[in-house]
Amino acid sequence: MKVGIVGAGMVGSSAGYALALMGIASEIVLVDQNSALALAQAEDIAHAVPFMSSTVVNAGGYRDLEGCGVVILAAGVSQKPGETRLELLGRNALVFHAVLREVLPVVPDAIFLIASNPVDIMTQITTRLSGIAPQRVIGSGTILDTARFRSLVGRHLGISPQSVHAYVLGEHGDSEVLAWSAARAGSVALSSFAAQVGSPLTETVRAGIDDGVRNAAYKIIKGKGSTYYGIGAGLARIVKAIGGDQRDVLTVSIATPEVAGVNDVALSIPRVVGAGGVVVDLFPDLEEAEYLALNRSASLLKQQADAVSITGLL
Ligand SMILES: NC(=O)C1=CN([C@@H]2O[C@H](COP(=O)(O)OP(=O)(O)OC[C@H]3O[C@@H](n4cnc5c(N)ncnc54)[C@H](O)[C@@H]3O)[C@@H](O)[C@H]2O)C=CC1
Ligand SMILES: CC(=O)C(=O)O
Repeated sequence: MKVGIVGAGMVGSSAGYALALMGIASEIVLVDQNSALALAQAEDIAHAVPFMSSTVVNAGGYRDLEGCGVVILAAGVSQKPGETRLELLGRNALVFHAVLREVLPVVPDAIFLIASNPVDIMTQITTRLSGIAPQRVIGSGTILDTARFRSLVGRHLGISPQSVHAYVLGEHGDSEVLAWSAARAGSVALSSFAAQVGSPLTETVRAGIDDGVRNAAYKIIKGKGSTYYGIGAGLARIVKAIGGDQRDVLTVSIATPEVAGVNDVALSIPRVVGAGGVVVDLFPDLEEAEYLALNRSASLLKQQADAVSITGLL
């Protein structure tokens, strides 16, 4: 499958690198308003290909996106130390208005995969501006937070993150919800598994993991300016599910008719992802406190998305 990436900065190039190493895309096209950057990133990634795969990697203009099955949107500004994702909204909404005007006429039938923050609201905006079916406008949502959650739980229990089945729901951001009650290790309830291996999940341990997941981006941005390897791999994972029609259960964000009592909101719940984009939505059983937290997260996102007044693309 040919994959386009608009925004060849740290996130876009990391996604391109992951896609090329994993051999998921037959061809990658990187597009950026800084065409010299797109060209340099494409050349650098292409030089990794002979070691791992046969992906063809090029830089190009918007017209070169023709034929893409998936287009990743990673253009825009990223957080400065201490800045929240929501504070990027005004600037990135304008970037998306400009980008979608160019991209949509070239690839009206592609699946759009949104990375730019605040990713849930950018997903809602893209759905509104494009008129494309919500199932085909997918935000990376909490795929990265879920990976962070699984990584920290796995580390605590002394097992691989792939053996931890746990999800982060809601906003990819400060109001996200770690669904502890639905979490499993193997097929065993998390608290039971933890007791059996002698590593109980005390309140203190849970609070430490919650902090590690919720504040990971702030800590990494303080240390090195931005985050990109994790989301690069996450984006490649979503493209793999689409390209291979894998029907993987992933926490991704799409505009959804109703979640936790809130109507028409884009946020993450587990969803089945395949060739058509999101194929099925899954609503996990939650404890009351988790349900209420998801309701608060959904309400916040809805309020922010409804306040965006960009129109006039179509
Ligand atoms: N969804 C997630 O889990 C994550 C999302 N992000 C978000 O991804 C976005 C990109 O982050 P980085 O790659 O670190 O930023 P970056 O600054 O390295 O790259 C952004 C690129 O967008 C390009 N760009 C800006 N306006 C454009 C336009 N109108 N047309 C074409 N290209 C344009 C810039 O030239 C730049 O190369 C940010 O919004 C960031 O917050 C970052 C990490 C994780
Ligand atoms: C920056 C960002 O959204 C993240 O690393 O989670």
